[in-house]
Amino acid sequence: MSHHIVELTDVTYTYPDRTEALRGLSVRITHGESVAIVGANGSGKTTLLSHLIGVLLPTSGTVNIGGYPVTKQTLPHVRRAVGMVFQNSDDQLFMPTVYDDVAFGPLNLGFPPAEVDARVTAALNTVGAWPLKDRTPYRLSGGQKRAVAIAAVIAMDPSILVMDEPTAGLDPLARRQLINLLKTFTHTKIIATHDLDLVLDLCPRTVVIGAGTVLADGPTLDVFNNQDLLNQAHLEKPFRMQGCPVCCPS
Ligand SMILES: Nc1ncnc2c1ncn2[C@@H]1O[C@H](COP(=O)(O)OP(=O)(O)OP(=O)(O)O)[C@@H](O)[C@H]1O
Repeated sequence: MSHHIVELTDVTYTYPDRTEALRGLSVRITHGESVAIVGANGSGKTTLLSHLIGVLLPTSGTVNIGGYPVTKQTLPHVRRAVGMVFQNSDDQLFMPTVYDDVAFGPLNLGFPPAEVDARVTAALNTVGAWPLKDRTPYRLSGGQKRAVAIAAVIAMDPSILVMDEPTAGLDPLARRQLINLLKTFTHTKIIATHDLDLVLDLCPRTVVIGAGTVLADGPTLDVFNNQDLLNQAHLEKPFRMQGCPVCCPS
């Protein structure tokens, strides 16, 4: 059996309108890795993430999570193993209170009330959102919503955390707090983002995708030092690697 917790092999996905979003894409991820998925708008990042939670099934090729192929039959297993934090937290939070939102997943998994309560308390404390437990999610700030969405996911104790643009719309302080929080998580992390400074902080490995295929897959620093590759993928070197225009002009 493969030791990879996530294995996409030659995955092709064509939307019903015939847009070919993924074209023969293969990626293997080992337990505990933090991997960034980067690429231009429309390169296929969200389509790829949707395959990891079984929202989309490949047109051809295979997706394996924890050794199981993702199919309609294995979806309950896949949804326990993979926690997805969506780009827009409003897509994820829909209950009257923060507490109820975080309890929703564990209740659905069938845990007894005491276990649900313990999970909600632990998850909200982990993200620093316990004081918000009685608030209405849709009235929270963007940073607070993102923290609650993450709590809702970790309350289900997934082994894999998948995130789509986790820092989008956050102010610098909220962004820094989120990065510091994610650094403490030992889950396997797969993060699709345009925030390459976040990638430098969190992901030793980066997969670059373009037009639905893997353009590069390797150590993050190697990827970010390859200017031709960055140009090809419409990416800009992270701010911290650009050098100071005053003392290091090109
Ligand atoms: N529901 C859909 N129906 C048809 N085509 C779609 C659909 N969703 C996405 N696409 C197309 O699939 C391709 C990949 O889109 P995807 O959203 O996966 O890219 P992305 O890398 O996540 O982009 P972004 O960085 O802008 O979020 C694009 O050509 C897009 O227009």
